[in-house]
Amino acid sequence: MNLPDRVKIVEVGPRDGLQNEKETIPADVKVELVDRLTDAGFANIEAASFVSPKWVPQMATSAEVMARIRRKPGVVYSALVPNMKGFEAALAARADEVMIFGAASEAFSQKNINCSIAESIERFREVAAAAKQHGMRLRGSISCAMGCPYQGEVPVESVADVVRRLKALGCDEIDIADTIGVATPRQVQRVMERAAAEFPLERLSGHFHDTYGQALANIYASLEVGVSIFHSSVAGLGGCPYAKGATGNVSTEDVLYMLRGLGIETGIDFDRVVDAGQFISSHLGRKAVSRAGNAIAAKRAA
Ligand SMILES: CC(C)(COP(=O)([O-])OP(=O)([O-])OC[C@H]1O[C@@H](n2cnc3c(N)ncnc32)[C@H](O)[C@@H]1OP(=O)([O-])[O-])[C@@H](O)C(=O)NCCC(=O)NCCSC(=O)C[C@@](C)(O)CC(=O)[O-]
Repeated sequence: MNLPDRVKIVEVGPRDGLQNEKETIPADVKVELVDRLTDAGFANIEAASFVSPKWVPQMATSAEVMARIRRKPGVVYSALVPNMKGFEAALAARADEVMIFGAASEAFSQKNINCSIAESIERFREVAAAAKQHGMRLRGSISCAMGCPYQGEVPVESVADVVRRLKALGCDEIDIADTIGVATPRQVQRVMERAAAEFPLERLSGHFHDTYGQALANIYASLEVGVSIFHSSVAGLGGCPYAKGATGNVSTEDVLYMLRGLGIETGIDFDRVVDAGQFISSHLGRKAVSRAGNAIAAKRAA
């Protein structure tokens, strides 16, 4: 089977990864993390989230972080926005891309953004129009595309329906997210193929959490059907505040190690990502949740 020659990795650690941390992480540390990831060669870094600080307090420093990061021309620095208030903040912070985030599960939509799927699409309509007007990239994320912590199974047609609605809003890219990391490879292929019937495959991405240890297998399964954009989190940071028990995103170090072995180009410096993973893990006072990252660190120490 032919796999893509090149893959885009969207590094989501500074946003998806850190948003769930209980202790407030100083802006200095967040800025240094983003700068290290920029130096490692990522073309797209999710750096901020302009949501209600009452709902997700860890992201309250997003404007400061965006103001202080060292931007490299050509790199897309993304910000999550749930509504126009978030959009205005992202615009002021000079985000290159805004990310609207819906769900394929009604129950999760209510818990995460306090409205139904249909209501969320209505809120996003205004955000999408504003993003286009300001020449910003627009990304749409679909949480719980393969299982929901409240509803359980999620029909593939619910995913297809949200893909259609986000496409109609003009999304440049659509993320298919396994928020709670329950999916397995064949299921992933079915969902990706169904989504690709609604939206160009080359602009669909896979966003996998690793709760059940399936994320790398799910990425490989996605590569087999031609997906070439993946999200991952340095040091395996993360977990969703509205998906209790879900672990972080698949670790970037593990994904890069696998892709390198497969001969798939990413343009990213693996060693610098390992350094960034060790940096943030030492700040958080725990080991990275990355087999490859920790293996390289142990080898270096020896
Ligand atoms: C959507 C809302 C705001 C609705 O929350 P709400 O309470 O229904 O909204 P509201 O309009 O009634 O506003 C309530 C208060 O929040 C303020 N507010 C309102 N909007 C903003 C804003 N943008 N920025 C700052 N403040 C805001 C607003 O001004 C008001 O302040 P108050 O008058 O009480 O002082 C809320 O539910 C929220 O912020 N949710 C955030 C949820 C979140 O961030 N979840 C995690 C990210 S999703 C994720 O991680 C999954 C993903 C994408 O990675 C993919 C995957 O793995 O699934």
